[in-house]
Amino acid sequence: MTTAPTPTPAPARLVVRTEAVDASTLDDLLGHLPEDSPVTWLRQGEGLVGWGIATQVRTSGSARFRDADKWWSEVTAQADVHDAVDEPGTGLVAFGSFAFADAPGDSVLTVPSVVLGRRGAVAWRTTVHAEGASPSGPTPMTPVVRPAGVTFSDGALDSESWMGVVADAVRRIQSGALEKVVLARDLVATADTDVDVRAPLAHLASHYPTCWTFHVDGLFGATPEMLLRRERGLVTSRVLAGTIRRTGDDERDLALAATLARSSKDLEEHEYAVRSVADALEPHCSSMNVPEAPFVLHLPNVMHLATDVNGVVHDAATVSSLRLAEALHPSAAVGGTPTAVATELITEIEQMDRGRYAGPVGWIDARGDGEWGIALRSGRVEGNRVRLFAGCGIVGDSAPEAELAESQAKFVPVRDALTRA
Ligand SMILES: C=C(O[C@H]1C=CC=C(C(=O)O)[C@@H]1O)C(=O)O
Repeated sequence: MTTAPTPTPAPARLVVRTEAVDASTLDDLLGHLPEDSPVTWLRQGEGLVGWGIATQVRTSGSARFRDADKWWSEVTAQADVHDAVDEPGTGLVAFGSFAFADAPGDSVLTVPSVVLGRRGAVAWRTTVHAEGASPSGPTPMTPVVRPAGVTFSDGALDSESWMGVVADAVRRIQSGALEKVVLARDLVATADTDVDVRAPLAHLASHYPTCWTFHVDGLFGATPEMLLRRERGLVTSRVLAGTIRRTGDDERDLALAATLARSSKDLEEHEYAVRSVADALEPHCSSMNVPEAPFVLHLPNVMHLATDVNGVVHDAATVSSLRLAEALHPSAAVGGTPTAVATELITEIEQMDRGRYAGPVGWIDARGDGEWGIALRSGRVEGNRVRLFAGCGIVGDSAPEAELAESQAKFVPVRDALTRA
């Protein structure tokens, strides 16, 4: 079933002003974030935070990327932009979060009223308002409230049932129906009062500095996987697939990293993911570099096989980073191989609405450049409830118990962010 796309409203003409600010005043970008519709995209203290809504579009169905991209072209074409900094992320930017599947689920692209950004020694503040309206005044800062009384319960399936689904997938892979499928599960966290997302964001940004800490319209997390970054004609994608849990003992973890780098199950899973990204980028690139062997990416909770694919794009003038994200989505790291068979199987057996989990999340500027991560290891805030998501790549020799343990390790970042200071 596909849902009819929501008609996109005619965008208002926006007045946009970016001014340089002293970078030392923006050491802690999150510390400046009020509670009013916050958005974030942060890594190692740099990136963007924003708040308020200058304009926004919601799209759905199979045309969700195309409709949002068309809307963005209209918004940028009409805008009156005064940009005194002229760096990626300055001037007019929108933050987006897109549904994993054509249906169900909605997607969003939002232009905040205020954006603060930092990139090395350069920092800026952008304000956006509709022509004819006056710029909004300072937004009051309220103290960040940590979630209290958080309890966790099963989401769509309990552990036993989910392992049954994994076993089913393994049988189908062994019968030759497909090569790999990524199966996800959810947990539900319930707090005493509405969750102030700034608290888990601060935890994620400080504990997972090499990941991208994101929040757009209720979906937040720290993702290690960059679907694509496009900047000044160059595109990069960080592909992850193949995972091992960390033990906390550095010597043992190093030995485990070596095991991961030699594991034929994980190398096979990784190869599918790299191939799917390289195949999708190829038509857009005049040259590409796809390393032959992955490296091991160390995160506090898990280690992954990782490959950085780079390319020179030849169609940046006509194809935006959002349309590139559409071309790459869903990669084998969140869908499977072959893509169509795997996504059908997910719909058939996963028994969970992924919503915007595992979809592209990030930002786009007026040139169409931007950064789009994959919304992994994330949570969706709805009042005092948060749905946590994590998924695992299943291949022919995957063991359900091991996949369950892997999914539990992948819940750790958001789980801790909700329960620890
Ligand atoms: C689907 C997720 O992870 C993917 C990304 C990296 C490694 C993966 C794996 O080894 O299974 C998954 O394909 C998730 O974290 O929710």
